[in-house]
Amino acid sequence: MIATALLNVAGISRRRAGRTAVSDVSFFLNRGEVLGLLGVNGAGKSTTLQMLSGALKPDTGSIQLDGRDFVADPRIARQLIGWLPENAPLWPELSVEEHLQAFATLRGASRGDARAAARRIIDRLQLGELRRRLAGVLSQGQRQRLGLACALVHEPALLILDEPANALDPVQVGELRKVIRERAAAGSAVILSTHVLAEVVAVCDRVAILHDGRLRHDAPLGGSGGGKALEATFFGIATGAAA
Ligand SMILES: Nc1ncnc2c1ncn2[C@@H]1O[C@H](COP(=O)(O)OP(=O)(O)OP(=O)(O)O)[C@@H](O)[C@H]1O
Repeated sequence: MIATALLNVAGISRRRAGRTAVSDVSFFLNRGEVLGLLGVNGAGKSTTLQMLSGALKPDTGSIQLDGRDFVADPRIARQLIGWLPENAPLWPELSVEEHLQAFATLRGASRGDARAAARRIIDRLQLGELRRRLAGVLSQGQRQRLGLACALVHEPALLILDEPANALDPVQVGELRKVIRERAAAGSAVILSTHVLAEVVAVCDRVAILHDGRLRHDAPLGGSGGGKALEATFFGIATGAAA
């Protein structure tokens, strides 16, 4: 275990519907680091992210965030974590701006600070034109951008993104990459779950691969040898060739 890491995950496991979804997963994440999380469908990525975001409790194992026991005190998640889940749940009758103010308030900001935080993230993610639009009438990609803004509004120490490029156009994918690198440069740690290997190569420092709920690979991207080598590692694990 690295004492200075922002996130220390030690042996977390979780069963779902009577089957093991995640088994004995351990890793750490430093401030300023972007970790790509890969795995085939059903590998356990979302279950892992749900445990790291505080939405789901591990059956066993521990999670320490900024030196604090996150499983025993899930309020830590509210302050320190920004989470974009798959299909971010939004309130159809609230506007983009109202969403962002509500999320900032939920994270502990005063009314004035929440308004300022909402304005900042609207500017940064170029959501100005959509500011007063209700979430219920947004396009899929616009909903995804709002979900990302909600995860970022309180400038979290740990940003967890589950398939963030879903439904985004190529311009917005480029913007997303910039925002991820900006957060890392500002000292946040980022976990990015994706099916797109090119996304990992473009923005991540490290890559972890889950298979059958187990962590089968965790290495710096440079050490993984870039795109071609990452592809070989991924397919080796996914097809059982690397067992
Ligand atoms: N709500 C749930 N209830 C019961 N089982 C679940 C639930 N969610 C996931 N599972 C099971 O847990 C295992 C891991 O699923 P998980 O969604 O974590 O995988 P994933 O790697 O995110 O997959 P995908 O790439 O398809 O999103 C699978 O066997 C899945 O069927």
